[in-house]
Amino acid sequence: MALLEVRNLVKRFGGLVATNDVSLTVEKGSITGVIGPNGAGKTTLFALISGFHTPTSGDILFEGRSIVGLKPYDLCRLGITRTFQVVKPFAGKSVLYNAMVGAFVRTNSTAEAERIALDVLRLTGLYEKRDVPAKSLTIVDRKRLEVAKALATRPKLLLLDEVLAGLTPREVTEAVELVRTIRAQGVTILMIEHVMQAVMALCERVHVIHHGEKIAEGTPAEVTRDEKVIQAYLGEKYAAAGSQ
Ligand SMILES: Nc1ncnc2c1ncn2[C@@H]1O[C@H](COP(=O)(O)OP(=O)(O)OP(=O)(O)O)[C@@H](O)[C@H]1O
Repeated sequence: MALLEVRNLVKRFGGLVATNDVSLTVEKGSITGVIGPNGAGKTTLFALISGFHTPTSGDILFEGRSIVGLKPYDLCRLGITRTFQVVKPFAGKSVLYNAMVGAFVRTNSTAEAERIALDVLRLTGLYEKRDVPAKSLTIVDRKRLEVAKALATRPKLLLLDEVLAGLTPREVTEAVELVRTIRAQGVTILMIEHVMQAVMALCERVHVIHHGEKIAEGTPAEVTRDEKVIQAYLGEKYAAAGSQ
């Protein structure tokens, strides 16, 4: 049984169909990618899986059970946690405090929350900065904190929404290693990503979304050879990269 199964998912906002009959599965222990042009509907798909939006129709199964209608907090407790593209920490609070907020999903004990938070700060390379206010972190450290907060909820399925955007090539390499380490700890990962080098390095399977629809699925090598994907997304990306 797949850890996550999305079946014929549709989400309309008024007349706009943001998600149009999308089906996909995510196997336990895998790293799965979601790619596609800006506005394709990737973040909406994450918002549906994580309970921030309710689907217009279709079903979402987690560990074989429908989760449609459950709220983000309940889904977090079940083991589904997402990061946000635009990171919004409690800016004046310390890095440790921010990470502890996630841990309180699992425990009422402050000492236990602190233990979990310190654990994830070590993993994400933020331990030395635990007492610094979140607002004084660099972009890459804010992204790390977003991942740390999510990990502190002890997810089974972690949804990463463009965590590599805005990072330098060296930071991307470090982040790729971090994603591998997280998976090695038994966390299944579904990631929206535009940095194709990271998608190629990390993902076993990739789903390609365009105008709300899934237009292709396969290994990174397969989808990057797919004519529909090149036309809808990669052509535009490579053309942009070539013109820089
Ligand atoms: N709450 C909303 N109300 C109305 N329209 C929305 C809402 N959320 C998203 N949309 C629309 O749905 C479409 C898909 O948006 P979405 O943010 O999911 O795309 P995306 O693939 O994540 O894009 P990006 O890569 O730029 O983040 C867009 O046309 C967007 O304007």
